[in-house]
Amino acid sequence: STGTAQLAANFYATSCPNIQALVRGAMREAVNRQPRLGAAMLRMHFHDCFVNGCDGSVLLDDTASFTGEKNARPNQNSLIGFDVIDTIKTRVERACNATVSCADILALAARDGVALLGGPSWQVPLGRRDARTASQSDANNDLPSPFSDLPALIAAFAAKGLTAAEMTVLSGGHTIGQARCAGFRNRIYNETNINANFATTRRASCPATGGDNNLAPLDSSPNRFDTAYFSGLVGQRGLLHSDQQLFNGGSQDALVRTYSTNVNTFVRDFANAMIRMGNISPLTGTNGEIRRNCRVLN
Ligand code: HEM
Ligand SMILES: [Ca+2]
Repeated sequence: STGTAQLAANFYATSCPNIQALVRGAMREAVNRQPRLGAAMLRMHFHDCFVNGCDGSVLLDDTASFTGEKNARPNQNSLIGFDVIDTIKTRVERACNATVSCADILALAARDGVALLGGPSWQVPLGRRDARTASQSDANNDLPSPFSDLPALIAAFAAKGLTAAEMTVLSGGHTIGQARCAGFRNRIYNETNINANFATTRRASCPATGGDNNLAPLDSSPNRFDTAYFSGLVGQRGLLHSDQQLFNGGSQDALVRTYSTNVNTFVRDFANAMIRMGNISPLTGTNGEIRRNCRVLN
């Protein structure tokens, strides 16, 4: 069961006063080495929160006797950067052992990844604890599919207590990072609500057969947290089917247009929605545990 305690930005103020600087320093190194790692931490936090709450479940490795979420359909051969969390956790354990949860580290790393790529920053409410369980089937069921239409996307977020508008602004996370050919092949070969030049360009690195793991940027500036994702949607240059669903004559069109030309509105709404997403069913109080190694249960 989940506790009733609230998350609080100052949760580690006395128990681990350097936590913010430790995460930020390690994230700066990671993003300098490979900018995509900022995007990777954002996505990993989303995939953590949507599967039974923000509880570090996505970080657990599969073993002979334990099936976690890493090999669920949306995650396998797709999530990257688990080593970044390992590096941060090692440093944090050295500074304040058995104190800071993996779920909180991931929430901070996601925030810092966004900020380091030019996006907003925000105060991350803290005090999540780590799950003693994980569920591959819940990951398969609860994470939205890139082949979904707008009603299914809205429903997937509603199931987590998030509005359609929050779904749309959080999809703006696709202003950073990359996607694999297999996730957008059908769109670039068979869909009609797509800019013709964009489709041609994307087909060059995503053949009709083969090349499933070839990568393409989710917007025109994948290392920059900007409004290009939304202006791309307005120009029918959404990469995923699910992306273009946000601007296809439906209920989210007006909001997409607003974000496409108003970076301040986008980053403000994005930060607020990240706090809401980060608050999905946290374990608090004495529930769960503070995992010593984010990959394994204590
Ligand atoms: C609305 C429903 C969503 C769907 C269907 C979706 C789907 C996807 C897919 C298919 C990919 C590419 C994965 C691959 O090819 O390996 C991806 C990447 C990504 N997603 Fe989403 N996503 C959604 C929402 C979100 C949200 C809410 C966030 C964060 C707030 C997010 C952040 C990211 C990021 C940053 C990447 C790039 C990761 C990287 O480069 O490693 N996505 N998403
Ligand atoms: Ca961008």
